[in-house]
Amino acid sequence: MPSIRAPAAKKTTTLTVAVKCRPLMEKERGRDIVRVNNSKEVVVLDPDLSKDYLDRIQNRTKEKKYCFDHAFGPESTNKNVYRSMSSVISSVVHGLNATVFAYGSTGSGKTYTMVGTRSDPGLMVLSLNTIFDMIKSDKSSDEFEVTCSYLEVYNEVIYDLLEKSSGHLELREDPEQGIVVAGLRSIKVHSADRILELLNLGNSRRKTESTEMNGTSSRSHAVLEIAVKRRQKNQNQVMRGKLALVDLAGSERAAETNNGGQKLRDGANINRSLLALANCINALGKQHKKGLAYVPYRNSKLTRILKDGLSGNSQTVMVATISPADSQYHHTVNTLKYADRAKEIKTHIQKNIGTIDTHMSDYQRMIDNLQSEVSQLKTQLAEKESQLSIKPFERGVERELSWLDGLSHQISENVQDRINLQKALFELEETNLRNRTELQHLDDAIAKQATEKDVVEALSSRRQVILDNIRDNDEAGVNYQRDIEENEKHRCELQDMLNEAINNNGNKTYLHILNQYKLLGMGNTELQFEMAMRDQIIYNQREAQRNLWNLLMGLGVEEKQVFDLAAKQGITIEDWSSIALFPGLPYRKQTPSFIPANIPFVGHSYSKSSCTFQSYQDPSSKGQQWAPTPTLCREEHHSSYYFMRQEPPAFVNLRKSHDGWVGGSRPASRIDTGGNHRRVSYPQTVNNSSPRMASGPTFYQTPQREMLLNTTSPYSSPRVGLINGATTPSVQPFYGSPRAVTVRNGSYNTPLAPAAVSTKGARNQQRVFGTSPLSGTKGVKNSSYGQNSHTKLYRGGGTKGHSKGNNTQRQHQ
Ligand SMILES: Nc1ncnc2c1ncn2[C@@H]1O[C@H](COP(=O)(O)OP(=O)(O)OP(=O)(O)O)[C@@H](O)[C@H]1O
Repeated sequence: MPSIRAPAAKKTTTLTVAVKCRPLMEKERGRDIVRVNNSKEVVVLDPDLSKDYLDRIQNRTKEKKYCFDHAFGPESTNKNVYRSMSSVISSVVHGLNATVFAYGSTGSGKTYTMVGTRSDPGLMVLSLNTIFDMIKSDKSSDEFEVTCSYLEVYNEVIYDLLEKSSGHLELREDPEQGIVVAGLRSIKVHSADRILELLNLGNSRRKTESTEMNGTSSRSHAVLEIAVKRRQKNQNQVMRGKLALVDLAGSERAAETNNGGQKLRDGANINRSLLALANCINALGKQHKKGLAYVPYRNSKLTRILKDGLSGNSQTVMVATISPADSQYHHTVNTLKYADRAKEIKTHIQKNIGTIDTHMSDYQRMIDNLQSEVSQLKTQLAEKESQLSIKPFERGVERELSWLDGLSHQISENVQDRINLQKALFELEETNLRNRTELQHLDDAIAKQATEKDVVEALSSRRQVILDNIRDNDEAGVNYQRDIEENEKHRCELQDMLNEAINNNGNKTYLHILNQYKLLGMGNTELQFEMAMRDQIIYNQREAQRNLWNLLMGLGVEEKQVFDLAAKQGITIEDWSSIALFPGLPYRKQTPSFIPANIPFVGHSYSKSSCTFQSYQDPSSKGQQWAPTPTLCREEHHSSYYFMRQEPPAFVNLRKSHDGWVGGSRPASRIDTGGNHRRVSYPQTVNNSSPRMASGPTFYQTPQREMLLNTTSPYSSPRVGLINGATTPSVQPFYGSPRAVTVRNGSYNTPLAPAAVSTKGARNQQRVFGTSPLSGTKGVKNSSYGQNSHTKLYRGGGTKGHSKGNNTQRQHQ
């Protein structure tokens, strides 16, 4: 694939919002309450005729007035609407991305606007004609390639509208391309007519229903994507433009549509995803005022698909469709309210230009060929399968298999949902982290400018905005936590069903389940890979921080000076000694050459992510040496790691009390940093052995490699253990949290025992490969911690620790 390089300039632009009011239909028999003035202004009259002039001037009517980039009345054709956005469409041929989506309540005319009729072709058709006309009339020697895909999101499941019997498709995040739909068919086309053929084919497969509000109501959101690749031979360049044309399903009120059963459920799903879209529009709309408001893209597939169009690299047009009928007043005002907010949304456009690398383009050709071969083989396989007659005695098994297919689909959805929720939580934490940093700077600035009243006022109002943001985000975080708990509960139920199926059935079924595990494991491993990447970034930043420390110390700066100065500037300096040793973050150097002596053993940064550290005494080392041989685990819902050990260990449980560190058994009295030692004093409850942190994990030197190794395992499950340099992937079929990868690396070769970690207890699970690290714990004093208790050393949040579930966990306050 040609490598896309970022062009020099990015242009920030706002969403273009056009409103289109459809004609009043005969059957509506109502009053027309919408007026469009000057092609920009939309007035919605109060549907209550009894309100008089006095009411109006005293502002007692429900009349509303809005102004948009473009407004079209009932007499306007789709061509009129199209003209207002044709320049956006034509830019696709020059390597820019564009998105056009129609938004409005059911029956307001979205499909009419996007698809249209023979006599009044819609925006999809008109856009295609423009693109092909431009290609045809292009005088340069550039080569063009146009591909097209068409998908629908129905009940939160993505289907390929260009495939006869499309399976469920999943969304993937590609570092270069953003959100992509894995397995979506993309067809090369040479004329607008061919795309129209495909469009009609896709539309015939789209889910529609007749409802009280609309004879052919679309029950799904449809996205037609046209990709234009332009090879500029002279300049050895390739430009890639992309146009997404979206026809959303319409929001509806159950009472109005009179729907029941499946239609009612569809309606609820449609409303949910539209609400998610509305929430994104809200958040994005107020971002110019509120700075870093969190945008909940992950709440639905629709918003994830539209993410680029709403905030990324895309010129975007929203066509808000409304009905003029008085009965639709609330829907109309609601649509216009969101359209009004959408005017504030900013996107950042840039040309997608890449250089033609012959090597790469050869690979791309090969991939294309292979892909088309795979799709041919798939079709042949499907044909063969349908030709095979099913023997009567196999019918029962087939039924069972189809039940299991349903179950595995639910499992896959459950996993995907959890991944999304956890990612969303990450993003939320990150956003609030930045908000808190800004707050800190603002407080500092306010303190400095105390005498400048105007400045203080401005800063204070900004401060309030940030505080609001933090509160909103915290609330959203709580909701995500709740959703994750729900999801975990569902996971447990599915797990029970699956266990039962495994117990009751023969080989075939079992194999089938294993196959599903394989798929799930792949998805999970992918997520862990992403997380490892993220931690690698954190690691790099921390290493830079450490280098800076060394530099400062090398220059003879007193560390106290640095801390004092930082405190004055309102900068929180993370205790990097803890970075090096504990939070499980990667560290390549085992020998930091400097540890500020007065920094507490466990520092806390402003990150909310938590970290658990479990240390133990190696039985084979006869108490001489502490060899952590850490197992790196993720704790549920946090981007942190903790070290765990599978052997029955002598655990050290550390916690910070007011007067220092106390230990469950024997806390480290000396931490070996390989170089300078730092003494940490503990109360006398501690016995006299000197556990010593030896070398740390080397795993994170190459997190990518380790994770990739996981993916090669045929049943790469969430609980893959890699022993000693990741040469022996051990695998257990286990359906668990994506966060559960554990990697052993170090001096222990003890074979891993089967997992004995309960899968119950959503918030509390720390899935480890092997026996529970605390089972058979030796030498634990103060064992009120009990089974599964361990010390949590919070890297962040200060006193704002997260209390996590029922299992006893000691938290550093
Ligand atoms: N500009 C227009 N001119 C004439 N008829 C229109 C126009 N816009 C919409 N209609 C008619 O209104 C009805 C509803 O339109 P449409 O199906 O496009 O609504 P929708 O918003 O897509 O609804 P849903 O969300 O339920 O799919 C259709 O009968 C359509 O022909």
